[in-house]
Amino acid sequence: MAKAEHNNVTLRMVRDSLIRQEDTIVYSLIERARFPLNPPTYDPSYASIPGFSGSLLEFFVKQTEAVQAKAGRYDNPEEHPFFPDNLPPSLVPHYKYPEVLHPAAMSININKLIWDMYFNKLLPSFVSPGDDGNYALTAARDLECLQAISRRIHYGKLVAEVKFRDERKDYEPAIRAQDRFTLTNLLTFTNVEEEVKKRVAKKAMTFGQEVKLGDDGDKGKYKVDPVIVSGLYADWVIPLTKEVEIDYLLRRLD
Ligand SMILES: C=C(O[C@@H]1C=C(C(=O)O)C=C[C@H]1O)C(=O)O
Repeated sequence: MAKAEHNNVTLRMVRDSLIRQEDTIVYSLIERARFPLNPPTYDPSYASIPGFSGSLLEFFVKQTEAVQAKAGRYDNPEEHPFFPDNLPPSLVPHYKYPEVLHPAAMSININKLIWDMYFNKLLPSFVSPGDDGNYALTAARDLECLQAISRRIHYGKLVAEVKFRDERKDYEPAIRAQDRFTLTNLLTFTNVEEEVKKRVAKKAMTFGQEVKLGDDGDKGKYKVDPVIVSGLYADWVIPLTKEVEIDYLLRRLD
C-alpha cells in the first residue's frame, strides 16, 4: 500500500491495495495450474521424512514458514502464518511498521478456514487431474496461492479500522451491542463487491490468455477459468474478508 502515516490511511488507499493484490492472486493461480493435481504431494504416506509426520505439502509449508519467520516475515502485521505455533523468533532487526490496527488484531488468524477452502474446494476446481512428479514445485505453488489469498482476506482488519475511524458514531453502538448483523450492513458495499468480481474475471482473461504472434490466438482459452476466479472471490475471498472485518470490529473497543 502507498506509504502513509498511520493516521491518514484512506479507504481508497486500502482498496487500491486490494486491487493490486488481485494480480498476485490471479498470477499465483495461473502458476499453480501449470501442474496437475499431483496427489502424492498431499499424501502423508508418500514419503517418510525423518523427524516429521505429515504430507510433503505440510512439511514444505512448515519448513518455509520457519525460515520466513526467522527472516522477519511475520513481523509484518499483514502476514499470517498457517502454522503459527512454535514458529522461531525473527533473527533480523525489527522494522517499525506503522501502528494502525488495534492490538486485538494480533489474535485474528483464520488461515485454518482458508487452508480447508483451498484444498477441499478451490484446488480440485482449477487444476487438471494427473501426476507429473513435480511435487516440491506443486507445494511451492500451493503455498504462494495460500499466502496471497490469506494476505488479501486478513487485509479486512485494515479495511475495518479505516471504516471505523471514518464512521465511529455508527460503528460504536453496533460494536457495544456485539451486533454482527448491523456491522455487516454497515461495512458491506455491494457495488464494490460486484466490481471486484467482474475485475478479477477480466484479469484472469487478460493474464491467462494464450498469446500468439499471429491473430489466431485461442480465443476463449485461458490458463485458469475466469468463472472459477470470480467464483473464488464471490464464495470465499469476499465473505471471509468481511468475516475478518467483523471479527476485528467486535474487538475494536476492547
Ligand atoms: C473490502 C471491503 O469491504 C467489503 C468487502 C469487499 C471485498 O472483499 O471485496 C468489498 C466491499 C465490502 O462489501 C471494502 O469496502 O472495500
